Amino acid sequence: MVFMAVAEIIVDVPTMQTNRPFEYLIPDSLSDVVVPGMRVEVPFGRGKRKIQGFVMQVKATSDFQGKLKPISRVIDLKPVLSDEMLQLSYWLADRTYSFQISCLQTMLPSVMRAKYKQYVIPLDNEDTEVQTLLDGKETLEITNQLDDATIRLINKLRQNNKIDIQYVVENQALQIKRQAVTTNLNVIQLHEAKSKLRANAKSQIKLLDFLAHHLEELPVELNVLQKEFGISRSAIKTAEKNQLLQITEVTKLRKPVGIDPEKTTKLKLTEEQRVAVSEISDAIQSETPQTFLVEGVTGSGKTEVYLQTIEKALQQDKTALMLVPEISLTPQMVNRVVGRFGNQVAVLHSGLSSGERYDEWTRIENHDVKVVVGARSAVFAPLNKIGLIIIDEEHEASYKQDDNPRYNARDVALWRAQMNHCPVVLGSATPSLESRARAEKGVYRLIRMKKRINNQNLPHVQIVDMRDAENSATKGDFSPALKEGLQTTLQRHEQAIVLLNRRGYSSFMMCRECGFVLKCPNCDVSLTYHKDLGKMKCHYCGHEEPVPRVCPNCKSKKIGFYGTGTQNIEQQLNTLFPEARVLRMDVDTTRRKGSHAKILQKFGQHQADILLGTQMIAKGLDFPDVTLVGVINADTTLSLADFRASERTFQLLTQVSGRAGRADKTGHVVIQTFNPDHYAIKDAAKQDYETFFKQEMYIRHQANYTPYYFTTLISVANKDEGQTLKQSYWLKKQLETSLSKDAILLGPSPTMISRKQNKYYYQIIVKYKHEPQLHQKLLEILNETQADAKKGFTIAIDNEPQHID
Ligand SMILES: Nc1ncnc2c1ncn2[C@@H]1O[C@H](COP(=O)(O)OP(=O)(O)OP(=O)(O)O)[C@@H](O)[C@H]1O
Ligand SMILES: [Zn+2]
Ligand SMILES: [Zn+2]
Repeated sequence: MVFMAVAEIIVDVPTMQTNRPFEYLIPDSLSDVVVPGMRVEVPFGRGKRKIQGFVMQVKATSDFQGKLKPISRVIDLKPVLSDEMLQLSYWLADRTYSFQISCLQTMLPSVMRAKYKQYVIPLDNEDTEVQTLLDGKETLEITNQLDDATIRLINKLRQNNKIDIQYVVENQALQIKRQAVTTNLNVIQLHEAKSKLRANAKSQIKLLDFLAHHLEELPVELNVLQKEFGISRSAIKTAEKNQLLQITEVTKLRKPVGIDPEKTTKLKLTEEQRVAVSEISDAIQSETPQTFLVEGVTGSGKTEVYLQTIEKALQQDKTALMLVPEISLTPQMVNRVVGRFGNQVAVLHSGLSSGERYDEWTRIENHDVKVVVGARSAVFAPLNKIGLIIIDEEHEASYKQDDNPRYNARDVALWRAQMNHCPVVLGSATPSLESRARAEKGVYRLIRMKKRINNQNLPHVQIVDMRDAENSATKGDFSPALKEGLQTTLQRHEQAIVLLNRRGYSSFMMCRECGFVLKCPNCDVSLTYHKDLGKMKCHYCGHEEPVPRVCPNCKSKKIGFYGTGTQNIEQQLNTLFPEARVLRMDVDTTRRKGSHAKILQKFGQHQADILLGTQMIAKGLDFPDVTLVGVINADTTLSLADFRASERTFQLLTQVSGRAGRADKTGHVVIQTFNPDHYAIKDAAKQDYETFFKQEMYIRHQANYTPYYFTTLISVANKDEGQTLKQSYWLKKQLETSLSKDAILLGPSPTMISRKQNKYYYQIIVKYKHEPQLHQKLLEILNETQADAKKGFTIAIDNEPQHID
């Protein structure tokens, strides 16, 4: 019998026609090398074109009648995606209307899509075959020059754990050689050396202490020692002279060294926490893929519930995945997890360079870590045997990716939980309506935590009506009530958080004579003033121009800034309270890597009295000295052109109010608004989620919105506005023929920003309850419009969109 192994491969040609596996022959020379999850190079189409592909499956025979082409070569010598991930890609592509290849790529760290080299790293230097392979060298670069026999040998040795394969990114800082410090001494010797020093040799003592505490992380880069730990170069030189340490060169860093968080131990649980931990633990133990919705008021101690259930999973010899919104990936949150589980934790956040990210990914893949904490894309972490998945602040829109593939990490988590037979915990003080409604129906198990830790009261909230004359905007943005509150807080040496609720723009220019607004010539959005650049800038395409002195439209000099920016509020604060130390946190002050964390750290150490910021300061922060929260303009989110406007407003106000009075001092909140009677504002003031939920559900029911209806958003983009409209109407007609009478079709309408980067955008919204044809129809439409993509058309389908604008 002729053995003719065949591989099913998803090729890297993102079109509708190629969105299915293609069969290729596995040449004899690669017969036991090619396995699912590996990337290979294959010939594609006519001509000599070679492209990348993912091996999805390997089988013994093929039904294909024609002649199959053989795989040209393997790109990876070990699978980069597990079977679980390969399966996930089918589901994900289907659910998000994306090409499967995009889904597969999304699951890998970006580095693996960039240029990199692969090296053989010997694990067993005694092995004769390893010695032959390396031929006296330290490592062997894997290139496409290697013959098949060598590739097979490499593969065999890898499977027997004699060697490993490492990816090294080209053009990464990682490869730059850096000076680093290490030592031959052990802890005891370091302590002995320290005891021999004179008491005034402070910097030497500090250095030896550092070494003793960080032995496992050595070598540590010289400049990290200097910058992060304040150890001088001369101290290092002296110690080197005395042979207490050695200076070496490192090419690749181990885990990025930070200041070690303090080790924490289990807290004694409150009764509400105990119930939550016990229910979730039972599900972990019994491997039940149950979803829990932990609805706990702000400051009820949800984090401790997460930590103790993670511990439970680890005790069961399983792993745990914890997702948090990117913006909450502050040292505070990370420290809480790392403080409890130490180096068993990998952290994936955008602050890492792509190389560091890859390192963390590798640690997960090698089973060096048991807990992964990360933002949205961490949901694809290559963890094995997951025992628990946690999604903190589950209501956050940022769990949904805005670009292709438009996935919601919450849905992916639920899918993985089914595969891994493990529970999912969704936690929030303000759950999304969708999740809370599912709990109502019994699909999710609802666990409520109604009390704050130590039975601390929820903060007292005062709503200030900005329509009253005494609060008139002519007197500035601070009402007498808020000014008074700030005054008292400062006198008591406590801290305040001031929220400026913005829609994304800071200050734009408007002519008070003719109403002209300065806009981007490409994008149809207002240009924003950037003080540091002294220029007007577009937030979409980056276009910039000088600040106009006269109105380009009517030549009047009465053109000026409109809308309040954080810088403006900061100036007002400085004038009102000259003695107060104000920290400002917005896009401008957090542009540099790590600055976000630094500002919070400073505020946490009470080196400032007032933290002023945009939405990014609203959630997750836990500072015991904060007793006042002020909201300058509660209404901005309320006027969003989005059916979730009330929900977003309620969430924002409840979350930010929840920052006040979390420890032993009582909190106070001042909310300034032009809509003091709106239920979203009134319920937020009482931190009353349940009442808000009932009211909002009623309104959603009346208006046929989520969670009573499913929503799909289809947008059409083209450089020619007329064509965009034509295409949109064609699309609508197509949909109409396949939908039942119960479905609701809205649009086509221009999006809020109808022109971005010289393209026009129109959208159609489908609201429906049960439309078995819709999915297939949308796939067909995608298929048909594919050909038009070349003419500049693009169609995007967003299942359950988080923003409609
Ligand atoms: N059992 C406990 N005993 C003592 N202190 C606790 C306990 N559980 C939690 N805490 C403390 O209570 C504070 C609030 O807890 P945590 O930050 O987890 O609240 P949360 O529910 O996540 O709130 P939010 O939704 O506002 O972020 C923290 O400082 C935490 O250390
Ligand atoms: Zn622009
Ligand atoms: Zn004008």
